[in-house]
Amino acid sequence: MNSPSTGTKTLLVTGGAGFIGANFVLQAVADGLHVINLDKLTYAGNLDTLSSLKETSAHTFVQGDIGDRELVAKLLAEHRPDAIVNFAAESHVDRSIDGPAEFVQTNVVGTLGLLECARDYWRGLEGATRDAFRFLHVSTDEVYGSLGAEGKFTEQTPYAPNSPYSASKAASDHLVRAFQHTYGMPTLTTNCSNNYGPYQFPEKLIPLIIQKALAGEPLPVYGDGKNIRDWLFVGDHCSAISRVLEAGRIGETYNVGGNAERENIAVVKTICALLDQRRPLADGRSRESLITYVKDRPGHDRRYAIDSSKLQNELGWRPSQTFETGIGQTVDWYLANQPWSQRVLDGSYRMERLGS
Ligand SMILES: NC(=O)c1ccc[n+]([C@@H]2O[C@H](COP(=O)([O-])OP(=O)(O)OC[C@H]3O[C@@H](n4cnc5c(N)ncnc54)[C@H](O)[C@@H]3O)[C@@H](O)[C@H]2O)c1
Repeated sequence: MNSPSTGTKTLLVTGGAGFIGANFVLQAVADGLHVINLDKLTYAGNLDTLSSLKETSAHTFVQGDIGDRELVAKLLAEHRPDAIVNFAAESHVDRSIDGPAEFVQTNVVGTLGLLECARDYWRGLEGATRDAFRFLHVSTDEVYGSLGAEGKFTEQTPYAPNSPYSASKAASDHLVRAFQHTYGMPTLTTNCSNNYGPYQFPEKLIPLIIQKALAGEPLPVYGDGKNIRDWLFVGDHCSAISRVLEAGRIGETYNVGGNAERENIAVVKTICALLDQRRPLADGRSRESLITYVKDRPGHDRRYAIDSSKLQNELGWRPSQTFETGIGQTVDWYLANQPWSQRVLDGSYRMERLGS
């Protein structure tokens, strides 16, 4: 809640040690907000990412589960946040195929627990603080399923999730919607396309390919490589979330995307070319020669493309990066932060599995 002495706003951010959450927390603290960061620290959570915040009282890290109602209620009562931003989730499609239960546990049951605590906390607020409170749920465009060659996902596109991951996110989106309709809770939902940028766990396409290409290892590409994703630089996703939090209409959902559709194979070739320029392999091989097509992911969605005109027209948000500028910055960041990537990989999910 607005601190009476400073007027600083407080956010409860969940999953703020993960890829997008950490980028958001770093930006929020830089913008002068107080952040209470609740994260379970699964394999995907990493406090190294937040080490620059160690000395600041504007960031409080709490290790815990969004589904732990006692803990969440205590944090809400103690810190009196002005808003909750829910990033916490199991987020990797391949893992959801191997083990969907964890996805239902965190993304559905965990989100439900968080929503119930948030509802009870919001009900206890009064006056302007109650009016200003928001619960923002961060979700994905994967809830809409797969597109053919034409068209884009809009906020009206019916949900048709195809993987256990997207099904669990769809369920959580529906719960958020239901809490707004049933209890009048002031919720907002964002559905974003694929993100890339600093601090992404190297199991997802872009950091995985960068890591393997740097090491001169085979670069695994699913199927024929022609699956299309719509890419957004993580900083632009974070600015969209801030904008929706600030000015989004209660109960609405906003699609977030960068208008940057690329075939997976084109993304991989772009990374190869950038790394060949910036850090050629010692034996002179071109990195494109490392591309290896592997058996496709079961039920692999063919194409995602997102129409973010509602967010752009209503709230004036614009991405600051094109795919070309964003991917260049991302490659440079991974080149400059190799120890980070190595520490993240130590003792965690094996990259070998991901290439198979
Ligand atoms: N990565 C993308 O391209 C993308 C795109 C659109 C939407 N999203 C959504 O954005 C959110 C963040 O994605 P990400 O890529 O940063 O994920 P991530 O896997 O990098 O991070 C998830 C974080 O949540 C934490 N967490 C997991 N289970 C938890 C629990 N039960 N309680 C508390 N914390 C828990 C993890 O420790 C981790 O720090 C997710 O909700 C995801 O569905 C991601």
